[in-house]
Amino acid sequence: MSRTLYQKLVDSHCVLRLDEEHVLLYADLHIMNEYTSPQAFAGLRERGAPVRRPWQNVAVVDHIIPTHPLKQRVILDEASALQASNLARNCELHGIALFDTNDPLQGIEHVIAPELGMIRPGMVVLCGDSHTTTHGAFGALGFGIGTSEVEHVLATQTLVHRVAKNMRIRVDGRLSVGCTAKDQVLHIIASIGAQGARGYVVEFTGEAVAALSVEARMTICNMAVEAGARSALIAPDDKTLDYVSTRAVDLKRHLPRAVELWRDLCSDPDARFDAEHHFDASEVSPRVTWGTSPDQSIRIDERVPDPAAAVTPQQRDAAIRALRYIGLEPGASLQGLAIDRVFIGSCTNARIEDLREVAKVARGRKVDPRVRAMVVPGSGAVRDQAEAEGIAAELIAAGFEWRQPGCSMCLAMNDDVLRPGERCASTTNRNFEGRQGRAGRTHLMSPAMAAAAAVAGCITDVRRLERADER
Ligand SMILES: CC(C)[C@H](C(=O)O)[C@@H](O)C(=O)O
Ligand code: SF4
Repeated sequence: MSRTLYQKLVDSHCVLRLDEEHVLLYADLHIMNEYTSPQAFAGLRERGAPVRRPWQNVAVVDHIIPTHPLKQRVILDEASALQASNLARNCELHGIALFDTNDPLQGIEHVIAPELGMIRPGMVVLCGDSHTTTHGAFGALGFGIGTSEVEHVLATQTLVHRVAKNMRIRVDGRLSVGCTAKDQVLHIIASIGAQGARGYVVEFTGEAVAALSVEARMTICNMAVEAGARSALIAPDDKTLDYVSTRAVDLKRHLPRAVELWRDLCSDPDARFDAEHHFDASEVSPRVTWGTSPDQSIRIDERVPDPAAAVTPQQRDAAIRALRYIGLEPGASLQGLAIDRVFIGSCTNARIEDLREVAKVARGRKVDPRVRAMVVPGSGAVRDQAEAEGIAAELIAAGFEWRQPGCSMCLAMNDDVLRPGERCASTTNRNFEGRQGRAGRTHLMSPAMAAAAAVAGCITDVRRLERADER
């Protein structure tokens, strides 16, 4: 029978079919952070259970870590310091590899796992964090799990998985100049809605997806969860195999055989999907969110929608509330809207290609003096590479703060927070009330658009700057 890529991955990892809807799924890799693992380890300790396969687990401190530029980082907040020291103690106790606070390779979990070659096509990857969908960019099935599931995975290296439905999102055509994977995914989420992929594993296909770099594909899969998707997938191709082969150095002599197997990882041509959507990349423009949900975005040349035009009363009320919070009127233009802060970071957009885009815009320009702009690389390796390429120096010369890696103001669990009322151009993935600080106002956009906002002092169309460059 024809199968989708998702079904193939479930089949190849199914330890036991539990009932009509559930399978016990084997996990090739389990990633942990300091935030969602403490209770799981405590539960294990209470039961006197060991970690089943410590070598298939890895941990990193990322959510609560300070990002100030000092080389040695000390976590001052007591509760956060305790989370980090607990993680270190638990990893030591159970023999689990840890990227601790001052490890040169520390970074955001979803950034370091792929860059260190831990993610390979065909894997099942679990992590107590919703953006584990990122790893779908490699044809690996990534699921965010809850703390009780983290405990179950530690004890058994398996997960009770409720089998999801299959959705295919096909994107043909070509992205135009100034438009990126971030704009593409914001466009898709705006169209299908923040719950549009709820209950589904989404496979992205089509020539526009094939044309994306592996890092850009990570941006797409990362944000699939913002449309409610359980997981996301992109079938591996030559680009994926190149990226993984150069990083998964431990595979050594098994690599040729692995590559052969990876090539077969795709949906059968006549596989059945429960839902399908089709997009044309040439219709994508730079996008910015106007509200407090990732599906509330518009093209930069559009006007903020009128809640009165909403389809359902719930949508209307949500739009009214969102506009009140964000401080905008229906019909307003986002272009020219003054901002206080710029945040370039997160597992969505803090890899080297993202920083290159930022540098391209910032080069020869200055951050507007009214704006505080921070660049938080996704990992120590990204930071080092950006320094080696001269990007860091360019950004510093332009007036950006060049910081240490971590989640930072993506969710404001460290000192990097918006003050009440501050408006921020952000390359992150969530814009709900208070996400970047109490009463802070977040506008999600691409790295290039955020860089353009930094130099303009207001939300602007990056293509205008690019056109000015051409003159
Ligand atoms: C803290 C963590 C549980 C959370 C997630 O699951 O995604 C965070 O990473 C986020 O982005 O909101
Ligand atoms: S960078 Fe943001 S989205 Fe990614 S794991 Fe950290 S807090 Fe979550």
